Amino acid sequence: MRTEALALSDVTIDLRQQRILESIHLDVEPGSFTCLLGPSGCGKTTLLRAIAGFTPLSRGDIRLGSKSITHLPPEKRQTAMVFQSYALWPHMSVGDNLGYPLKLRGIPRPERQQRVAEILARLELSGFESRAVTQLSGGQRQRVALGRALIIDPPLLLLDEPLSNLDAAIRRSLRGELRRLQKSLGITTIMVTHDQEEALQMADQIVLMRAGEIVQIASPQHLYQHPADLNAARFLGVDNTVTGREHDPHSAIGAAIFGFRTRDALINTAPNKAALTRKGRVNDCVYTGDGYQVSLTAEGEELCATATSPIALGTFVTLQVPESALIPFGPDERQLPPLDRHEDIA
Ligand SMILES: Nc1ncnc2c1ncn2[C@@H]1O[C@H](COP(=O)(O)OP(=O)(O)OP(=O)(O)O)[C@@H](O)[C@H]1O
Repeated sequence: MRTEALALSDVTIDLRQQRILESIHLDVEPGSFTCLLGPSGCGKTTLLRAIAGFTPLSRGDIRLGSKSITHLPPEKRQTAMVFQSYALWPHMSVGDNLGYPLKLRGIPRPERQQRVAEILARLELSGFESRAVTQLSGGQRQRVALGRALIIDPPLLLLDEPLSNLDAAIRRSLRGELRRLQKSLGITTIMVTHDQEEALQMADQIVLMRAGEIVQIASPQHLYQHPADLNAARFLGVDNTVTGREHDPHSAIGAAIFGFRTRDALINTAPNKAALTRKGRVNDCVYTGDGYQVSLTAEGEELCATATSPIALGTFVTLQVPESALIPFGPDERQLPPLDRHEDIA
């Protein structure tokens, strides 16, 4: 399998006189898995289509390995794309669907058969060759679609929400399968998703997008712990914000706002001087399976926390969030650098 780096510089796209993507710069390491993540309409699919060659650039350059592919038509880029809707040919068998791209390239039947058998084995679909695609489950169809993309040995695999049509259990198992396959082939892969959990589980690097621009490029761990701004944090499940007060942790560096996740905010735990602490009255308490989610009003702010046992409405409680789970933001709603980097900005 060939594998190539991808580099986008100043990629800008206007469609119908509207700016859809603004000056996108992105480097993708050979053999890595990159997720384009962001809310609906932020331009993820447009960016993927631009890389595949279906949407022309208004400005900028796309390089695959050492070559610019900006002006190449899709079929000359040799990238392979898999869509949300499997786009298989319903009148063909699994084997014929897989072999079709090879047939188009004039590869003789014996070699085609061998490569189809190899890819079926990789996808754990051996024995399905003559099955009609209409007799496959959604997950199996998507594996065939993936196989059909990979059979031409492309240097770059582009995936447009490939798992979003599948039900939750299949989606979870296919995530792992797809990632293992990608790693074993070492193919440079870019996947569009609006599902943060999917991106966090699968990606080497996540490109967080908003309104046609890149907000942040980071590893899953970094993005989760250090989202660039409050809006990015909210997209990554930071569902609480409080105004910073004088004696809060991080206050020395001037945090105007703290963000934290409900699961990190605990009710009535042993006092911890290093934690952010708020006191308030319980408005609601619901069972979540893992415990109880408690809503409270604390010093005029609505907050959500976790408790191990039910708490009666109206009870006065103490909420604590350990310092390690706090995300500090400045007055401009941009994240303040992590504590271990304060000396860098002093
Ligand atoms: N052919 C087109 N002509 C004009 N505008 C378009 C065209 N295609 C997409 N857009 C607009 O570009 C913006 C980005 O669309 P795009 O499909 O890339 O977003 P997305 O992040 O992939 O969204 P989703 O997750 O909903 O698929 C949207 O505002 C969309 O309406």
